[in-house]
Amino acid sequence: MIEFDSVTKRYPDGTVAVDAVDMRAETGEITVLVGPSGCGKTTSLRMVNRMVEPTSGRVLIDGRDVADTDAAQLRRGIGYVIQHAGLFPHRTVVDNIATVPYLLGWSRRAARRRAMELMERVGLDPDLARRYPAQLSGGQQQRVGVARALAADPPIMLMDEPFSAVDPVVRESLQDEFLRLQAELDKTILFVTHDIDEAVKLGDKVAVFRTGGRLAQVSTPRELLEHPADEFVAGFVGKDRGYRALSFMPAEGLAVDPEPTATLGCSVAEARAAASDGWVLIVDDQRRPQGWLDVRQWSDVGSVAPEHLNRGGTVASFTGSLRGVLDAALSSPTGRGVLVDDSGRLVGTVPAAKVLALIDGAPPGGASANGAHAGPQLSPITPRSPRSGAPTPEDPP
Ligand SMILES: Nc1ncnc2c1ncn2[C@@H]1O[C@H](COP(=O)(O)OP(=O)(O)OP(=O)(O)O)[C@@H](O)[C@H]1O
Repeated sequence: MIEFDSVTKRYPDGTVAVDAVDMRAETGEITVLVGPSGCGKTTSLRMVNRMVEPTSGRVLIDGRDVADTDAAQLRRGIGYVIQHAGLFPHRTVVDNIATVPYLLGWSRRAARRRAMELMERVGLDPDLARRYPAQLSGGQQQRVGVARALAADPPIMLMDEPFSAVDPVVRESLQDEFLRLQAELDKTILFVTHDIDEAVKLGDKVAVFRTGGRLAQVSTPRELLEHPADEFVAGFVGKDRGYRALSFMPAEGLAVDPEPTATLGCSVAEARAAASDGWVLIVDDQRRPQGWLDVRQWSDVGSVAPEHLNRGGTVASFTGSLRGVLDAALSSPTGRGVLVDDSGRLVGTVPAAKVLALIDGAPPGGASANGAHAGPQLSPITPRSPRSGAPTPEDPP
């Protein structure tokens, strides 16, 4: 565990970068420091590995003041990843990754073997090992940065805007891989970002800093979105936080409506008989949704073929979040979001209105204060735990 005990940093010019911060980062968790530019996130991070010394207060790792540990020794137990990866330009990828093992006196062979293992772990093609950083894409460079920080298997990782310099698509895949990696490695991670979406996606806990280096709130992402401590936090997490909070509510708690279906290849007459409001959901012989059929538009074709289907709209996973369900419902031509189980088979549908009612109304687990929306029973989603197959209306438990 990393603990900040009333930590203040005043730079020589008088700037108070961090002001009396008390905070804990639990072992094996990702704690994200987020806040507007200049609020003291980087300074806080650097006080953990003694690149910056506090003016007052203490930073403790597992109960021990970092000031009592030799700085070089301390840093060997702490991986450090920064924006633009901070790679050595004149060293190859494999030698960059092996930096700390070399410093620790590992043999060249053992260090390189470790580096090659890590390349695989972070999703880098081994053929890139002999390249120089300038010969890699931004996303590849960031992966090398992460691999380098992991090389000596440090229990702690400090990550300062590690994914900020890449485009949003690459960024998203780096975040996903990072979460997968952390599920295996269980490091204690302090992660700095200015992006609240990244913070709520990655953090087990999120620490929101305000200008002047003061801590505004530390809590789980869900708590932060649903119960911001004050106006500053509310403003920072954004007005659409109700919508964002859906990402942390499981779809599994939602009452799903059975949806009439017809099977691909059946006659249009059969499909029409099944349709409720001019539309019928077409499934394959495994009951996997294929698209919606507008029976009025295709009344004179013989049998239902893929080219007759409206394939617009996403399909939501029943083991995913309510945000996925809302996306599916809002993008469906019928306004009903299609839910599938882990094998892609139909569970049922949910109208957008049912999900939208949860945003302003019902808090998780019950009705709203004014009783206007009787929400379904919801419990916190556990985003990174393995999920079992879900029961379906057609296939009750
Ligand atoms: N070496 C320094 N000397 C004087 N002031 C500094 C120094 N380093 C940082 N600061 C100031 O301390 C404050 C906090 O800076 P810090 O880099 O910790 O913030 P940050 O939240 O990480 O910002 P950003 O997101 O812009 O990187 C800022 O006002 C900054 O200008």
